Amino acid sequence: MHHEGLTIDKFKRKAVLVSDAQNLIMPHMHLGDTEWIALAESGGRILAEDVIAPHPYPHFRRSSMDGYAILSNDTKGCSTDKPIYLEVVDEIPCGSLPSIKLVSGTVSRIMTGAKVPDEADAVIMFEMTEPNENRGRRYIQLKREIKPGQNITPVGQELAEGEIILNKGRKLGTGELSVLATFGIHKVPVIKKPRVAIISTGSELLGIDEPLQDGRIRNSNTFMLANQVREAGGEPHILKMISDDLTIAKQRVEEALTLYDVVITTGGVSVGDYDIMADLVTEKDVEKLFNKVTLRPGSVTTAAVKNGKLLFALSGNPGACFVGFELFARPAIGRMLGVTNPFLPEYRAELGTTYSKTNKFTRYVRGRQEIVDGRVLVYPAQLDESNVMITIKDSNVLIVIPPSNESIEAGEMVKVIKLPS
Ligand SMILES: Nc1nc2c(c(=O)[nH]1)N[C@H]1C(S)=C(S)[C@@H](COP(=O)(O)OP(=O)(O)OC[C@H]3O[C@@H](n4cnc5c(N)ncnc54)[C@H](O)[C@@H]3O)O[C@H]1N2
Ligand code: MOO
Ligand SMILES: [Mg+2]
Repeated sequence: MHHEGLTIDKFKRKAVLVSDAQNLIMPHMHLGDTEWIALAESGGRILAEDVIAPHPYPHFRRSSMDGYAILSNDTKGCSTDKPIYLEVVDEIPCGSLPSIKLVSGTVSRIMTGAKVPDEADAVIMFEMTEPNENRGRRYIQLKREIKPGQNITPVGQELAEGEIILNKGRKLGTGELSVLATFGIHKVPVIKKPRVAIISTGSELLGIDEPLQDGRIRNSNTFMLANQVREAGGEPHILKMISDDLTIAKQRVEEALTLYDVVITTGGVSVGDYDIMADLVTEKDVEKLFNKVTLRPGSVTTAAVKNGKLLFALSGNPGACFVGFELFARPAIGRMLGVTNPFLPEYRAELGTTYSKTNKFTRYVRGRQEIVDGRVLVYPAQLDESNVMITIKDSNVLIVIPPSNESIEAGEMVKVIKLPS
């Protein structure tokens, strides 16, 4: 149904800059609660607390070679012409402790990773020694001087006790999991994943398991968004699609806002007769943050707050929906997770081919970054219209083209936003 009285605001929109729109959203995003999960499950999650080293690492002096623990002083003046003989008095496999106190002239056979006897100040590799036996006693022959400290990993070489291992807000990846395991942090405090409801709107939408019908298309945005939510660290909840009916949409969106932390809708935000989301955010119990951004694709991207919860009403056009999520919903989810920097990385790269489309708004053009002869080149997608879906899969960057009425030549430097891979 077309709601005549509510559509007026749709046409009188005040466009805000992307950065201003982001700044309007961020104060409404609150840090989620902490939960403790098993280390093995924590990959990709965001640390909720600083983690302090409960002990130095390593916590004992250990050998970095298979060989002999020695008193380096014994090797003074030793050379090819003046070899020395040292008696092997102990064997220290990895995981065992030294059992005999070394005195001058004695050594312990020791394996990589085993605890070095306190008296020893160096380890010499097997390969530098010659075994020798005399009257049932074992000796090694050595032909060079050994410096103190050789092949011994000192206590706390990697970290001292009490040092911060990882700061809160850190995303847990390969290296982080390894260090947490080393320190016995088997339960990890992480921020709960924000629960994000996804609702696609549009009477033209078919379910992905439905046969094609003339004039109708399958709902792809829901599945694109669900994966974007997952990549951003959120928990996607796919809700039933809504046809273009304001009353139903209002009821479903309101319900979703009570049940989930964030609601993302797609479609119906422009000025069309059935663009219900545009009307919904003008209702008096909803605080509209913005409904136009100086951005393409996605100029009609809209955000609103109801009872402290964020509603992202993204465009239905797949390209605009994709960009709208990355620019606005991703950092918002990141802020709820306490991610140190929730924005995608930005840098400059060389434009690979001339870009000649002009616009009064900044364009976020999907494109492909390639390293060619050590140079970082970015190529805009051939098809980058807002309604094009097919090139999203081939893009790993957004190329930022500022408002201009001139083309940007190949070879010029442009701002690039790295898309998650
Ligand atoms: N008179 C004007 N018309 C339009 C304007 C304008 O300024 N004046 N802006 C255009 C721009 S730019 C965009 S972007 C779109 C935005 O449209 P909406 O956000 O209202 O989205 P819909 O109208 O619902 O759908 C647009 C397009 O996307 C398809 N769609 C919708 N949902 C999905 C989905 N879940 N999966 C796949 N595809 C979807 C839909 O079928 C339409 O083709 O408005 C322009 N018009
Ligand atoms: O809002 Mo549209 O995506 O600018 O093309
Ligand atoms: Mg529309």
